[in-house]
Amino acid sequence: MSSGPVEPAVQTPEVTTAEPAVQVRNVHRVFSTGRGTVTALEAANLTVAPGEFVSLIGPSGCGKSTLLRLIADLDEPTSGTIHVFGRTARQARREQAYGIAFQQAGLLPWRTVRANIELPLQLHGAAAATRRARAEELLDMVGLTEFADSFPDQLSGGMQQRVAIARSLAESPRLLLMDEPFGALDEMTRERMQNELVRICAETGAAVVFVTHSIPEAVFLSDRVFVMSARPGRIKDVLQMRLGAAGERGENLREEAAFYAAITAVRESLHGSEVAQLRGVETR
Ligand SMILES: Nc1ncnc2c1ncn2[C@@H]1O[C@H](COP(=O)(O)OP(=O)(O)OP(=O)(O)O)[C@@H](O)[C@H]1O
Repeated sequence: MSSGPVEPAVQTPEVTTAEPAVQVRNVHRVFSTGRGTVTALEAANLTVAPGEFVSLIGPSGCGKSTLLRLIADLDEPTSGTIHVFGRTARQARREQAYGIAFQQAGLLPWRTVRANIELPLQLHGAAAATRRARAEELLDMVGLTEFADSFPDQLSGGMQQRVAIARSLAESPRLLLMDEPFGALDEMTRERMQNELVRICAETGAAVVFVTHSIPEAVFLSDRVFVMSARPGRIKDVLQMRLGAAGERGENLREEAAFYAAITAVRESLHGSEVAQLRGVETR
């Protein structure tokens, strides 16, 4: 594992033929409030390669959701540019270049599980048979085939979250934007969902930008972890996880020394000298 410096404000073009899944360049977001202004993001730079899994982690209010919302074109930067597969964030949203899953599953309670999963395809005019076939595939992928005709309130929180993930994958996006999708789940369900997400990513090759408060979650899922600092929100560190390809990352990883070492690295980056000092005290 290596901890790199914050990506420079102006990045040199990458030597790659594939367009980055996400490219955020020197993005600032300043909100005006009744009591003045809040700089939610300062000089954010982030490049996500196709198929790469990137987590954003940092203290409450450091701008994680703001950054995700900007990428999703649910908000606009005060300055700086954002591209998704080479398109502006606006074009990418129009072209539905990504799937979104946020903390609240956001399912429609009056539609069955199957109908919820089919919704994006229906909205874009896919034929009934095509929708049905895709929904079957996704239900199988998230292990909910036997609940296809249930309604969301008949499912547990974890199952609802799996439906939301299946829905976000309905149009086979090459990019998933996820804001604490497992935040409301109990620890066991959460770990199971993480295992499933890793498997799904390996199967579909989707790139992911994932917001979380959980260090082990970020470490388990990610190729790189972006550590943010509060006030004003900045990306202060980019940590490369080297814990194997998504397809090879299984339950056993959680017991491995490399996993704990990566957790410590992220902790130290998050807490800075405070933890380093504490560790110093402990060892003396
Ligand atoms: N619409 C808004 N108007 C004013 N201030 C806002 C708005 N949205 C976010 N902020 C402020 O911007 C900062 C970053 O908020 P954001 O929700 O991105 O943080 P976060 O890192 O996702 O926090 P959390 O981990 O608690 O979800 C906060 O200080 C927040 O109060």
